Amino acid sequence: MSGADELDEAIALANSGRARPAPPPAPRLKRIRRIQWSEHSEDAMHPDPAAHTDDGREGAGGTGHGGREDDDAGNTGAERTGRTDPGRHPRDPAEAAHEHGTGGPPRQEGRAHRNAPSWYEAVECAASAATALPPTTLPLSDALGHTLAVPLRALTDLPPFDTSAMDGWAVSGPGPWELARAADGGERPGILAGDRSEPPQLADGEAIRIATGARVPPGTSAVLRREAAERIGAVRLRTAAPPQPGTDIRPRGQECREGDGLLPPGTAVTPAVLGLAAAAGYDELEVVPRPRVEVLVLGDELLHRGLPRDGRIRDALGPMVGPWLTALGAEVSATRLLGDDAGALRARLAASTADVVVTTGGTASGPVDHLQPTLRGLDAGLLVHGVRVRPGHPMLLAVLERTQSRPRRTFVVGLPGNPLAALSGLVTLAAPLLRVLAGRPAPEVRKATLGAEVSGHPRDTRLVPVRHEGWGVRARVRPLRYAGPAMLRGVASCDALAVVPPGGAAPGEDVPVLELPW
Ligand SMILES: Nc1nc2c(c(=O)[nH]1)N[C@H]1C(S)=C(S)[C@@H](COP(=O)(O)OP(=O)(O)OC[C@H]3O[C@@H](n4cnc5c(N)ncnc54)[C@H](O)[C@@H]3O)O[C@H]1N2
Ligand code: MOO
Repeated sequence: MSGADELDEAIALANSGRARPAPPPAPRLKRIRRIQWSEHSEDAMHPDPAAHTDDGREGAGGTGHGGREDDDAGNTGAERTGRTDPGRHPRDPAEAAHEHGTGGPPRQEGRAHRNAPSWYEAVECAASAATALPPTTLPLSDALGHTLAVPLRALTDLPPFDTSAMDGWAVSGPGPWELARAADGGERPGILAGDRSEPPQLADGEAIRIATGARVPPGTSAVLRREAAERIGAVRLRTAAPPQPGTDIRPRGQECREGDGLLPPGTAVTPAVLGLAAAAGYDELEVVPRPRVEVLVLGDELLHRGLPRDGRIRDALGPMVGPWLTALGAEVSATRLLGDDAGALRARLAASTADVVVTTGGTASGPVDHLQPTLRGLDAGLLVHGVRVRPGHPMLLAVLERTQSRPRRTFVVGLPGNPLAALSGLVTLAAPLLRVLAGRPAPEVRKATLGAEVSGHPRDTRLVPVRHEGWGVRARVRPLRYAGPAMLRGVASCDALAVVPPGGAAPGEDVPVLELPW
């Protein structure tokens, strides 16, 4: 069922006074079971130890699909082995990186990574880990960006009275017309929008001046536009084209009747929803609030000002992740820079009362990757660690249970440190989790036609930055260059991520695309 059909159905149900049926239960997934820390293995994060040489490059090259997606851009199998794949002429190292799948034999993978959830399972797992936050009532002025917790029902008819749609004359009968008279015999003053006094009864053959938005007097058969009316002397009016009955009158209840369902629960409160709610008589709305999110940026190598120097780089995730989360519907309370300080990480996680803590970096098992041991030390429930997706496979989802000082559960989303891997973690784990916490339904998955071949990982899904192109009715997307996991140029110009199945996708093939909300 399309989104539009669902909305129609939901509104029809709301109008019928019946409750919306509960959505079908999500399929039970084995991954929603918590991972026992005792069964958790570094293997999940190190899917292919053999493929990493100690200088960080890929292992032996080879033919066919099977290259890594997770190594540094520029190190394609073809470049490293001195081969080029006939029919492929990468334009630059970054494009070559994008074409990773051209080199390397199928690799042995760690058992734990093979057992890691697929990308789709990880999305489902994140969505089924949470339930909507408790609703709250907010004044209209504070409700933007939250989600309707209950159907928006009209508190009044709209329009609330028969309304003139034009500036001109309220007329009764086919015309010509006499101008309505005041008690003193002069022309009666016209009716303005917002006039508090009841408009006078119009007799057959009478006309009275009226403004757009004014209440139409009883007895009016039509509104004659000012530009179509011709005065005959001081007291009469005629027209060359007599209006049909009802012309330019907006009848009471034309848009809705009091009690009609206007929008279903789960609707995001946009500026237009605020306008509709105000028109329909609301001063406040019952909403599911935006989930409160705290961002913790990990890594001693990060500089926050100036040029990269002395082996250190600028923090690219601190400036991005908060705004990305805001665009995904979160209320970001703070972005904190913690370095690689295990004690500070533990203290922040233990003290946080946010609905979600999003960390960047430190998801793997390097010497200063403190996230896993810290979560373990805090007795967090581990829901996902390792997903069969490239980039971003070390992403993590955990939950810290309620305590005396923590009124609700806090979810922890661990984004890998490479920027594109972090985006992958955001769309895979953070976005579905935030949607469910915010009381929003699953988005409609759209497909688009690939404008070029995208090589695949042998077993994992790839998320590939793409840009929509052309004006055709069919959505068509072009894979972007500079899309290596550690790169930002492709991400900065993409408007969606293509979900490329294991094995890759050919030009002209339709693949699901995740539209990005920025
Ligand atoms: N032995 C293995 N090592 C790694 C594997 C593996 O399978 N075996 N996977 C690699 C992949 S893929 C990724 S992704 C990273 C994930 O590691 P972490 O999440 O622990 O991230 P870090 O090690 O902290 O950083 C990775 C990379 O990203 C840079 N980074 C981190 N934070 C930022 C930031 N805020 N702004 C810009 N860049 C950032 C960091 O300097 C590193 O270069 O693990 C690989 N290793
Ligand atoms: O390539 Mo890593 O998978 O950047 O996440």
